[in-house]
Amino acid sequence: MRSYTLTAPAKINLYLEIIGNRPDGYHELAMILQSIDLADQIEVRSLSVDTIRVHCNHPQLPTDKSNLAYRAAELMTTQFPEAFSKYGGVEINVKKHIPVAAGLAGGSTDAAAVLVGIDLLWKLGLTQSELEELGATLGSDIPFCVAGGTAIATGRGEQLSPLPSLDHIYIVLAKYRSLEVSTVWAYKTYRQQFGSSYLRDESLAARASAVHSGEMVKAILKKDATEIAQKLHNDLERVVLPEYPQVLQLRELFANQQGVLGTMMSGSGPTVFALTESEQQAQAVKLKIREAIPDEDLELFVTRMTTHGIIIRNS
Ligand SMILES: C[C@@](CO)(OP(=O)(O)O)[C@H](O)COP(=O)(O)OP(=O)(O)OC[C@H]1O[C@@H](n2ccc(N)nc2=O)[C@H](O)[C@@H]1O
Ligand SMILES: Nc1ncnc2c1ncn2[C@@H]1O[C@H](COP(=O)(O)OP(=O)(O)O)[C@@H](O)[C@H]1O
Repeated sequence: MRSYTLTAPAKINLYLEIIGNRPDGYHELAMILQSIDLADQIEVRSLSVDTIRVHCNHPQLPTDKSNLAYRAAELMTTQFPEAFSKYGGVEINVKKHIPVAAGLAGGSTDAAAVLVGIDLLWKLGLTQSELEELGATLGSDIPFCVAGGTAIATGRGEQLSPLPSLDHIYIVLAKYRSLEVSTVWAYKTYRQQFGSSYLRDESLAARASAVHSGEMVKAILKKDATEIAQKLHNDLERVVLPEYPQVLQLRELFANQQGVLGTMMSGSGPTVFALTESEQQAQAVKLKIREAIPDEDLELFVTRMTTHGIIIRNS
């Protein structure tokens, strides 16, 4: 096969708890991650020359080594040099639909799709856990993007335990185009402001977390949308909301809409999402938000939870 087209879904964080600092500078997390139907499209194609080329329809995104899709391809060339010399280089086309630097793992899911695509192009036959392990070397959220669905993520976010999939809950997403929040800044600021309140004893910390995220797990096992919405949690809101009043405003606006079961910022933001029972309710909420904020800089999407990670569309 000379080319593959893949669908790469975004994620939201239904739960994000920061347990403590890690010696490697990262943070120990307890998260529940959820794939959503909003997705980028990635095409990977064999090249006759030994090079990596990335094309992207998003004018602000680089196509060099700083693009995560490029870095994923480069990782494959260093991990599998024999296949690289046998099959040649790779051309990657990234069609962005997921807002950039939004807390929706857009770059991570593109990278996951490139790993899956090159595995197919080069007939490597890697298992899902091998692909997840490769992904973890590039970014903490990439293993989840490979797996998709609904999962508990611990460690720095790369250790996954799958949960029964959800797909019946609708979502409204809101993000200001011009607003970006740096993930590094969010974690660093959290550490500076709340670091001293971390639980010191690691086993205690793990137990305390299990109690809190456990409530969300119970709600997910029941597939109860109302209960899931009540248990939404994100520690990073504690630093992002006070610094970004527009995000706080969206959060409050969503909370006051009829039909909204619950609302939360996703990841390090600035996207805010709201959960609803039906598509009709989600569309009505989107309309109300648009009426309240006619600013074209505000992007609004209606989407839903989905059960899958990377999908291979054609070859
Ligand atoms: C906040 C979250 C929540 O899902 O998502 P996004 O908002 O990026 O979507 C993730 O933890 C982001 O994951 P990802 O974007 O893959 O992070 P990485 O590339 O591994 O790390 C970027 C930076 O975030 C910080 N970081 C990340 C993960 C972690 N457990 N502790 C950290 O302190 C570190 O400063 C690191 O240098
Ligand atoms: N393929 C890509 N898609 C989106 N962002 C990318 C990509 N490659 C690199 N980036 C960079 O990664 C950073 C984080 O973007 P993104 O992955 O969309 O957000 P987040 O980590 O908040 O979920 C941005 O600064 C962006 O420039």
